[in-house]
Amino acid sequence: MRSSIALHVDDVCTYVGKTVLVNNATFDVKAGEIIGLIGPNGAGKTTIMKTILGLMKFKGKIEVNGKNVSENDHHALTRVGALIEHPAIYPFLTGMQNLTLYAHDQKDMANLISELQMDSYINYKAKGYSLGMKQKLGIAIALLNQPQVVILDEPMNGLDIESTIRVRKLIKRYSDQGTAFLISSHILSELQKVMTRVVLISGGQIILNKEVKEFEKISHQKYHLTTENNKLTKKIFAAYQITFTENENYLIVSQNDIYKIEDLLFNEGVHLKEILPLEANLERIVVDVLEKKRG
Ligand SMILES: Nc1ncnc2c1ncn2[C@@H]1O[C@H](COP(=O)(O)OP(=O)(O)OP(=O)(O)O)[C@@H](O)[C@H]1O
Repeated sequence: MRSSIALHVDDVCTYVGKTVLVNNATFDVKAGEIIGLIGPNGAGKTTIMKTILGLMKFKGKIEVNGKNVSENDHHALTRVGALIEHPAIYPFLTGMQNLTLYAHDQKDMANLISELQMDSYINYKAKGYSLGMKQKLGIAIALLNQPQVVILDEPMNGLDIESTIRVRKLIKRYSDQGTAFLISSHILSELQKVMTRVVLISGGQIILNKEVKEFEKISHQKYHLTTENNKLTKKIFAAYQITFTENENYLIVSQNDIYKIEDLLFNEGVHLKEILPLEANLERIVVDVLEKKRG
């Protein structure tokens, strides 16, 4: 199950009229894999996702767990959760009513509400929600009913840092249970901490498809971290033997400790303001590939 192919995209070309928006896209997403679909604005990320969901005219082959997807046949998509562009939310229903429309299991729904910390507003009408609140509701809808494949288009849009961490943790937990993820972003560092493979797209073409491990073997990535209370953070690090160095307003920590640090600070109630790769090796490689392609 773990290494089985959940989503198979083979030589897919997407059209609008005679214009080709995606050209010969081929990639697989295995069960438990988290693919970061990265590319500049207008690269074709949303188009690929819509195509997989059978919402655009295409040539080639798309399979979910071995079953064919076509524009006219969406049966294969029964266990696919998705958040594309704006979340499909009914504004005059409450968040809870929106979730209830899709949920098969009350407990699963309640868990998602609590894990995404939506309890305080879930019974209000969605029309009053902020961008981040809507986004979290959209993510919850995509994760309902134990999906086998989840497709998220720019899921971190509008989310504050704590919500971003919560969403990343949820993604990690679902993937550990075998859910395959395809997540788009134009911000590489946002997905760097969670994705297992990078698929880079530019001008409608896939120009790189590589496991993140392969990049990390070459680099010993450091992260820079700012919290609302760096003094207390240093005490916590000392107590838990987390190695760090200090630099004016921020602390420098190792990538290997990131998950542990996020958990510790979260548990101790210290708010994280920023956590960013210091030496963005992967980013540098991506920029190089894009520049080479432009010639
Ligand atoms: N329905 C459509 N008709 C014509 N062109 C379209 C259509 N949908 C998308 N495009 C074009 O296809 C290209 C890819 O768009 P797409 O939305 O997939 O990019 P993206 O990578 O998701 O970008 P962003 O990061 O800005 O969201 C763009 O040049 C866009 O203008």
